[in-house]
Amino acid sequence: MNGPKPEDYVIDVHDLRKDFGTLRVVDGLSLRVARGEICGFLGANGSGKTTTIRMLCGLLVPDAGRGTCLGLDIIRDAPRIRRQVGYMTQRFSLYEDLTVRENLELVAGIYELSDPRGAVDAMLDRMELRGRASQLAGQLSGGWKQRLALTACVLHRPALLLLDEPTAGVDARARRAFWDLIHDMAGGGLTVLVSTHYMDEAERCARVVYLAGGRIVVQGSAGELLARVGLVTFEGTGDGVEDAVRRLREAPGVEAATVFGRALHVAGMDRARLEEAIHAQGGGLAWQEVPPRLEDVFIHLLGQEDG
Ligand SMILES: Nc1ncnc2c1ncn2[C@@H]1O[C@H](COP(=O)(O)OP(=O)(O)OP(=O)(O)O)[C@@H](O)[C@H]1O
Repeated sequence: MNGPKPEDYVIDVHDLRKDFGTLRVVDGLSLRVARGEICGFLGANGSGKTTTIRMLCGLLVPDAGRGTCLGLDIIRDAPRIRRQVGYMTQRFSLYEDLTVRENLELVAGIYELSDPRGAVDAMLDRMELRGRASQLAGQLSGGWKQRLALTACVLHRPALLLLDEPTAGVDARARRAFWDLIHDMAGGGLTVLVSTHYMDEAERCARVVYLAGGRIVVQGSAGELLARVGLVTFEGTGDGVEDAVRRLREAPGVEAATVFGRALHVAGMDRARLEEAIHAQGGGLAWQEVPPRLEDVFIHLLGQEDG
């Protein structure tokens, strides 16, 4: 099978750079996202995710670099891009004192949709919001607010969705429902770039791009990242997990020691030193090697930035 052709890339940008004063926030970032792909954008706080997303949707002008979004030039055609993408910011930006329907009709008006009422009706059904159409937005729970915000940004049927931590602070069930919707829409050809700090969400992306210091340091599917980083992980179970985690955190060769429920995960790059550390700390835990979790990999990558 042939790979995507250049015209199949909904996002195709090269060497993007952005400085704020003396701070280089995005530093030579190149990214291609194919039509219908769900691409996860990960990285520590301040690694440049929001800034990149804002350059992609025509809200910020890069200091250097070039590229296209939806086939439009990110610098020259920024106003057209702004009208054609769906962009959901970290903050709820709708009117709390308007109803769900009023908010959506307002957005439909801004996009000058030819049949605003029809578009809102169709989307209320599609997003299962009809039952809440007359409720004030400010009275919705966090999960429903996110759903309303997502509805508002897909009302004009964009071909590209840029979502900046869309589910921050939302419970697991609402997040799952939100992601089911995203997958549904991607199945219909919508392309999605979504920043997140949640590992379960990263696992639902076809590809994960990990940023540090405004650069992409690693990218691939969750499985590829696990293989590429080459982390070794052991799991200890039994009594004394809390004591063991304290001892192991300080031990040489241990990059991360994390308790997951009643099990202790210890991860590192050097198998021999890791085994030595586990052996040296004694205790009554039963140890076995386990496949690393994506979370282990990201903790490892975050640790590298600190070091
Ligand atoms: N308008 C601005 N003026 C000055 N500095 C800014 C501006 N916008 C962002 N920054 C700085 O740029 C850096 C990158 O910010 P950005 O919001 O892109 O990161 P992020 O990866 O989205 O972080 P988070 O995960 O916390 O949302 C931060 O240090 C931030 O303080």
